[in-house]
Amino acid sequence: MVGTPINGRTRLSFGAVNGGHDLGPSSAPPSNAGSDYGIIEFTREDVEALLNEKAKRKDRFNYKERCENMMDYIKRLKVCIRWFQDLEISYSLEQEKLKSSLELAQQKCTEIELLLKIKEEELNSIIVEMRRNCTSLQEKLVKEESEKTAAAESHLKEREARLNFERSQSTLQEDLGRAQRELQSANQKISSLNDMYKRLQDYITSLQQYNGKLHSELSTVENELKRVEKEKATVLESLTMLKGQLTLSMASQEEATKQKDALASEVTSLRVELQHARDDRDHQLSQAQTLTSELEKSKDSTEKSCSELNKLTLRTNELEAKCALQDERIKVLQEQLTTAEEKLQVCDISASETRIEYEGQQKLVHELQRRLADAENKVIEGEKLRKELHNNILELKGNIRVFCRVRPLLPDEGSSTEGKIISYPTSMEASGRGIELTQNGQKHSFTYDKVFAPDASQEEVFIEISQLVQSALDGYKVCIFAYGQTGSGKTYTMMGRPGHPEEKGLIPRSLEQIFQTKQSQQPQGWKYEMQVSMLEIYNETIRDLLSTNKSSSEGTPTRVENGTPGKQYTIKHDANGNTHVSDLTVVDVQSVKEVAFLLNQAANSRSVGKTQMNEQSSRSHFVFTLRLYGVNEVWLFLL
Ligand SMILES: Nc1ncnc2c1ncn2[C@@H]1O[C@H](COP(=O)(O)OP(=O)(O)OP(=O)(O)O)[C@@H](O)[C@H]1O
Repeated sequence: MVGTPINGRTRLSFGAVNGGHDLGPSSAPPSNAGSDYGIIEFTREDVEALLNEKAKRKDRFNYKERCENMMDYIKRLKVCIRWFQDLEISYSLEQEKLKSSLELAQQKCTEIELLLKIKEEELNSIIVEMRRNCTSLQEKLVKEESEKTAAAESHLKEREARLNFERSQSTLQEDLGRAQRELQSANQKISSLNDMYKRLQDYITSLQQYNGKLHSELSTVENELKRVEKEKATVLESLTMLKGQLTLSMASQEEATKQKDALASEVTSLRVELQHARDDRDHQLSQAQTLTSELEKSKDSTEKSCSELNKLTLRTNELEAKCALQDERIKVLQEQLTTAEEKLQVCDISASETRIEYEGQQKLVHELQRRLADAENKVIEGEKLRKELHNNILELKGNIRVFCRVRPLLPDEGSSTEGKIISYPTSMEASGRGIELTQNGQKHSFTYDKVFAPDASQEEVFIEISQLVQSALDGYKVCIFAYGQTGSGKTYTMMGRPGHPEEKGLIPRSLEQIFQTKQSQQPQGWKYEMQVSMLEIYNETIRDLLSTNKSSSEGTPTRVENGTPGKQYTIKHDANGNTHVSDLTVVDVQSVKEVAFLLNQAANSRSVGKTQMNEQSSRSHFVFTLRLYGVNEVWLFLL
């Protein structure tokens, strides 16, 4: 067996070599160390010390002591391996736990992330909604405020207009009052003028009466004059005497005329005055009429202004009501805004809490990942150590080990042993390792790494081999071959008895172990690729047993140069110590079934014939090669 690094190539070969020689004794010690050490803790230094421990050689030829030392060493190694296996189990348990807790945490984290995302989306939608509301509210507010300011401005304008109007109304009222007062004074004047007119008319009437009286007096005077003239005539005679009387009468007449003229002029002046008074009255009346019309106009305009004022007051009241409503609406909107902001704050708080929780979970996940990485590193280290220890044990057991298996007598052989007696030593030292053959009274003793008695089962033989299979999985090259004379049981040991699954041989059992390990190590990141090739060496010639160009006939031993006629197979060794047979058919395999099928195919292709010792003798050397390519992607990632 040759060691190779991890993740490299490894090869497990099984061979069956025909030959007629027995093997000599082996130098490897027995491997039956017990667990006398109980539970002991090892440190890396202890393990290294144990591995580097050199055998104390007081007496080089004291094999017993050396053997005891070796046994003790093996015991300690076994304890160490058991400790290591426990450690490995605990590591893998811890790894499983950590993985499950990591998965849980990751699930939780994902759930929290999802929740957070949903919440964030909800919050974002709420925030967007709120913001939209807020903007619409602010827009509304701005609009309302602008409307309010416009309303206030219009209100102010209306108030100013009202004030102006009130002012103009008061001036108009003042004017009206003044006009009314003037009208009153004009009325008073008119009434006084009327009184004066009446008085003047009375005066005129009295003057006319007086004039009439004067006229009547004048007529009486004239009548008197006539009577006087008659008297003149009568009194002509008494003219002289009456002349004085006449002059007097004339003077009184002149005086009366004068009086009449004065009265006439007075009447004229009175008439002029009356005319003036009439004109004045007309003027006053026209003034009063204009004032009345103005008053009516101003009354109309006052009414109009009053109605406008009423309208404006109504409008103002409406606007004030609207303003009050808008104020209330603004208050409600502000309250809504405050509650929305409070909600937003609560949402922010819950979002920050969730974020803190998420960060905590992430920290936990990181911590778990770190611990997992630590554990995985420990597992890698442990795995390396286990491989080292395993290899050490195998080295201690012997890199080359030879087992002896005695097959039972076959039914057709009866009890004939041709004078040979096989016995097994009973001494502790050689127990299970020694065999004694007595022939013709001569005793021959042989020692092997292990001797399997005829009743040893295939399972028992495989237990010894399984450690080598593990080595192949660990990356070491392993070769197992059966050697013995014809009919000694090589094919039986390697392949088993066809149709008897409980008697299956080392090859199918090894393959089962390999595929089981492949399966069990898959969760730890191990990936194995397997390739199978099978050849037969018959009369120093190689035959490819998996070649599809088969030219050998089954059941008869034939001398065929190789699988394909004319094809020459050559054995090559590369720099890495790998051995290849050129042009050999190599088949990728995924399962035991596939290998079983190929084995069956190979078995049918083999050269088989009858020998004296074996009805179904193989007549050739059969080499089954399994190439394992193991890669741990997790380790590659970690390393
Ligand atoms: N341990 C065993 N128990 C029972 N039967 C056995 C055992 N070993 C061998 N046999 C039987 O002995 C016979 C011969 O064995 P086998 O064919 O394996 O020998 P061989 O070494 O392969 O012979 P050859 O070299 O001629 O091919 C077979 O019938 C096989 O079943």
